[in-house]
Amino acid sequence: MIDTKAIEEHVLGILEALGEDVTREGLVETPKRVAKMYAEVFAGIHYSNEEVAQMFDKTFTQRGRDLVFVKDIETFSFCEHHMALMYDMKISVAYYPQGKVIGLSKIARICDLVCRRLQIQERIGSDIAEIMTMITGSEDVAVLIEAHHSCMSARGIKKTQAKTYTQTLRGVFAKHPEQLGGFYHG
Ligand SMILES: Nc1nc2c(ncn2[C@@H]2O[C@H](COP(=O)(O)OP(=O)(O)OP(=O)(O)O)[C@@H](O)[C@H]2O)c(=O)[nH]1
Ligand SMILES: [Zn+2]
Repeated sequence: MIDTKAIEEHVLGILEALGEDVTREGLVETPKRVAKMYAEVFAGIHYSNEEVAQMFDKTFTQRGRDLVFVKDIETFSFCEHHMALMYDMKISVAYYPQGKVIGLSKIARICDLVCRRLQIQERIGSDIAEIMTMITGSEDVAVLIEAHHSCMSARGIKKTQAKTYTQTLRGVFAKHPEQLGGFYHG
């Protein structure tokens, strides 16, 4: 589990190092608030992909292999390089079932939990694809992500309009991304 006490102490240290008056009203409870926020936004750090797959393993028998595509699951994450927000993030997940389908809300739950880690956008895609394969048994999985990175917009190079698109294409989608039809960014 997250070490709340240690986070509070370190945040207090950062505020002091910033030259802040840590006794002023608005800051007195800030270390506690940040520790509570981190427990929420980093809740996925302590679960492996296998554990996430076990957590959301709710499937239904379904004959046929018709494409399933869940588009625009809105979420956010934090980049591991700057601990900065990835925002306006939309994740789309597609797969060809192999005799069973996963409950649709579980796909969104998987996306959210994977994003509750210190991440890079590319690995968010590969983690989700791996978990989808573990649960559905299907190798034919695609994860498309678009996001703004605050480490690119609010600091450094300051490109406020730049949006990053990543496509994790597995199985048939690697060979035939056109199977994603109008959803394909490329
Ligand atoms: N590939 C990838 N890179 C990312 C992601 N999030 C942040 N980065 C990049 O990680 C890199 C870290 O580079 P460094 O040179 O070590 O850090 P920096 O000096 O703060 O770099 P600048 O952002 O260029 O100022 C930066 O180029 C970020 O844009 C991500 O999701 N995927
Ligand atoms: Zn960053």
